[in-house]
Amino acid sequence: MATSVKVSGASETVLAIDSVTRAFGSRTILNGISLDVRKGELLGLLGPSGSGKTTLIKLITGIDRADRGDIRLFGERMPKLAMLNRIGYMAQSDALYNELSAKQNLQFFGKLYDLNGARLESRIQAAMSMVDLLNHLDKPVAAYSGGMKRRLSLAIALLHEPELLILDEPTVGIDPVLRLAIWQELLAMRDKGTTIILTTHVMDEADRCDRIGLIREGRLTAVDTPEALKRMSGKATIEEAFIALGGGAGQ
Ligand SMILES: Nc1ncnc2c1ncn2[C@@H]1O[C@H](COP(=O)(O)OP(=O)(O)OP(=O)(O)O)[C@@H](O)[C@H]1O
Repeated sequence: MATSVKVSGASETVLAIDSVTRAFGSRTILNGISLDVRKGELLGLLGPSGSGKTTLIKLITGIDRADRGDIRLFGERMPKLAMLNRIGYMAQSDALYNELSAKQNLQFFGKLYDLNGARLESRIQAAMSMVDLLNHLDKPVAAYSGGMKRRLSLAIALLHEPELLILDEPTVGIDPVLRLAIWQELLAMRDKGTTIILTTHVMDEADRCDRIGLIREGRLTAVDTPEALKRMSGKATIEEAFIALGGGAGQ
């Protein structure tokens, strides 16, 4: 099975990952990952727990550095601090100030991205509307539920209208109705040209991605459209295709 899939076509390449390897101690966590992502593409990373999805995302954002191989974001070799303004990153665990209100959190992160005044205010309204938290702007984050914190983290990632959104399990703990609404917003952003990379364990979410990258034990075992993955595996659903293509239980 192919360990890398290169995308051809006229669209601009936003992210180019070439033969990336990352080890922690004697354990190789990512092994020879190559992948290109185009502008306006929604790519889902799917893999068992511990397969290396978050590790790969940290390399893409520049939080961590590959041992071997090359990652280029907007043509620049990562890690590079100046790229941060162009990325919106939502980590798996929420990085929020609990003692501050949601609005104060948004103002703090907005200022890091050089948002101020009326522009900051209108972006706060738009991002909090998207995650249905407008009525909870002044509440301290300590009084938020787990799902509300996820939604606030998503609003923060969207705040500065980044060209590339990187979301690590964005809909965990979010109820199905709001999850659907958030997906509609993500697809609308994608349609306007935002590139989105997300990890998920939810199969119907994977099915909505333009392409899915299947990760198994640190290797990219397949990258293709949901339809092609189903066809390739001879299975009717992404869940079955995922298992057939080597995505069974991890650690
Ligand atoms: N800083 C680190 N030091 C040592 N081991 C690490 C470190 N970060 C990750 N690992 C290990 O790398 C492996 C892959 O972890 P990673 O978080 O990338 O998996 P994942 O696919 O995102 O899993 P999940 O779906 O459960 O979030 C795990 O075995 C993890 O324990």
